[in-house]
Amino acid sequence: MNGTVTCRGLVYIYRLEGYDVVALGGVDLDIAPGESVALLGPSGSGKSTLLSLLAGLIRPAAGRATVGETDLAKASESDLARMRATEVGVVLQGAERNLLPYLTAEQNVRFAQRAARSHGVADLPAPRDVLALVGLLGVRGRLRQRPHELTPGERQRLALAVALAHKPGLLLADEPTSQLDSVARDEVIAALESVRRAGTTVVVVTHDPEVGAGMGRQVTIRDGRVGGEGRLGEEFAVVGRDGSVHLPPDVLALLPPGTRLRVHARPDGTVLLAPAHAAQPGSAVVVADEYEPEDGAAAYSRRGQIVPDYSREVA
Ligand SMILES: Nc1ncnc2c1ncn2[C@@H]1O[C@H](COP(=O)(O)OP(=O)(O)OP(=O)(O)O)[C@@H](O)[C@H]1O
Repeated sequence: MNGTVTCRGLVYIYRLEGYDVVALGGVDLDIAPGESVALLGPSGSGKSTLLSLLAGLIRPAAGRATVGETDLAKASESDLARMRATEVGVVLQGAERNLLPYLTAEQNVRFAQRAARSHGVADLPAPRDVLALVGLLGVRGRLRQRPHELTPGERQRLALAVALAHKPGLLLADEPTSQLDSVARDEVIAALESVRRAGTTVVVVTHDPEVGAGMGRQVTIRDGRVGGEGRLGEEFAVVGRDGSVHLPPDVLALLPPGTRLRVHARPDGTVLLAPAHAAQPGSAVVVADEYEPEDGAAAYSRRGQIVPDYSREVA
């Protein structure tokens, strides 16, 4: 088990006839072993592409990405096959795509262990233990049933069990709760939390804010880059390697694309973004960090808030 993920300036381009689509335009991301991370963001922002890269299913066009010890740009095809068989578990979107329909639940997990065995992994978990981890053991004889006999939520948890059959350090799941009702979704969230507690790093692509909230970190992908990050209920913008920052939508409404900004680093560690056209007392400014003036004047207050600019008065 390792489960570390490192991305530096990661780029991916879909080459189509006549034109290219830059799906990832420089992703910088570090994920530590045992973390659970939700990849959120608008449709088409690059979440699934990032997941496919981490799974070694496609290759970076530029930049670096490592999963555990494997350098995804440099690894051979057989290195990537070994990584998937031993270190990474992948759940594709749509539970059925991960399952063999003619095998029972237990047989599906057992079958999934073959690849790891052929790569020399000896200490594989008992299929029943894997099914217990995702909450499928002891549910009305589910072990002997085939995928179509399970409920949609159970089928999705079986897909998780299949991905976990070789006890990978990293679990990658694409939309594991799509088309589930809220009860089944909560069971999947609970299963993912059990997996994380058992020591596996969990990375989930999701549109569902409830799933996002169930993960320790929420990383928002926008336009093929990391646009922001949530931790412990607080939202942060993330500075890119080129110095760019995705402004949150409420700030962007005040500072539309093309706005000229004066950027001032302040001695107290805060940063002031003042629009060139409106840097007068009483105009809008963005305060990037907490600042309470010593004289107690209500000026730059809580993190990320847009407040009136009293800077001249304070000065
Ligand atoms: N096979 C493909 N061929 C060409 N372009 C693709 C392909 N897959 C994705 N893209 C494009 O790459 C960009 C990123 O797509 P991706 O599927 O990674 O986004 P996403 O955030 O996962 O979207 P969604 O939430 O809708 O699944 C989009 O512009 C998409 O149209």
